[in-house]
Amino acid sequence: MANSAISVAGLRVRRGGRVVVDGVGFDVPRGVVTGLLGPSGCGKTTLLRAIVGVQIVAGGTVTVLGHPAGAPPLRRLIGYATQSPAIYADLTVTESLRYFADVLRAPKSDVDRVIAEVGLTDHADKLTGSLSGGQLSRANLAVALLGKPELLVLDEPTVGLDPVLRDELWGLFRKLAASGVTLLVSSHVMDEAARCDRLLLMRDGKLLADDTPQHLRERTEATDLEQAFLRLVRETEVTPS
Ligand SMILES: Nc1ncnc2c1ncn2[C@@H]1O[C@H](COP(=O)(O)OP(=O)(O)OP(=O)(O)O)[C@@H](O)[C@H]1O
Repeated sequence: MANSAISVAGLRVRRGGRVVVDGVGFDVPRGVVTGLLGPSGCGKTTLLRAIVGVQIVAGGTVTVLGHPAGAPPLRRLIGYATQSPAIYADLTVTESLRYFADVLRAPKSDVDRVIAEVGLTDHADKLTGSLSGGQLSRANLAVALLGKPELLVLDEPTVGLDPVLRDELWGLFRKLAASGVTLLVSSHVMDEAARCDRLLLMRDGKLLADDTPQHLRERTEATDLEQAFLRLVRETEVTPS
């Protein structure tokens, strides 16, 4: 699709001597929230790594905002939050973000903006090492928001957060999408799937579905997305490709 934020075709990745992403292809439209859902170990992080250009791939193509994944112009267009926060425990939230803003050449004024966006203004002067798990994941997300990237790739950003914070973060994702940002968000919690505009469902390195939540429910005649996922799994088991 010419206007896609991300185009993946025939992607294969080997890790630890085995194929962990196996012939995956899809397009991610711009300005919407796409959820990447699937059980632990199915290949979500590996696929996200291929999209941000830090994963050696065995085959296929990954095009991001019109460039091959990993191309230098993409560095300032993509915000990537990894699953394990990569911020320094002995700096405060503000100091950490100032540091990353410098590295990313984002404007200094971004620091206060992103801290407010993730709801950490009251904790801005705390050492990141003394933050709770949920506060730390929000600080990690704040790094990805520096420089106003066009594409946000977020690896399980809500893991370990209580329902209220999860809800607030999804509110932020929706706000960002409404302002034109494209979000690709991974999760292994099916109840988050319903919050996405589109879903990519993965299992064992393969893509089971690329659809809207509503259409997925309709075509599997399922009452919820967890059931839809299970029905898709059974379909693939009955008709092996
Ligand atoms: N550094 C590595 N070396 C070898 N194999 C790896 C490595 N990292 C991941 N794998 C394997 O690749 C497969 C896909 O892992 P990946 O982390 O992409 O899954 P995931 O869906 O993101 O899982 P989770 O939801 O638990 O984060 C798994 O079988 C995993 O064991």
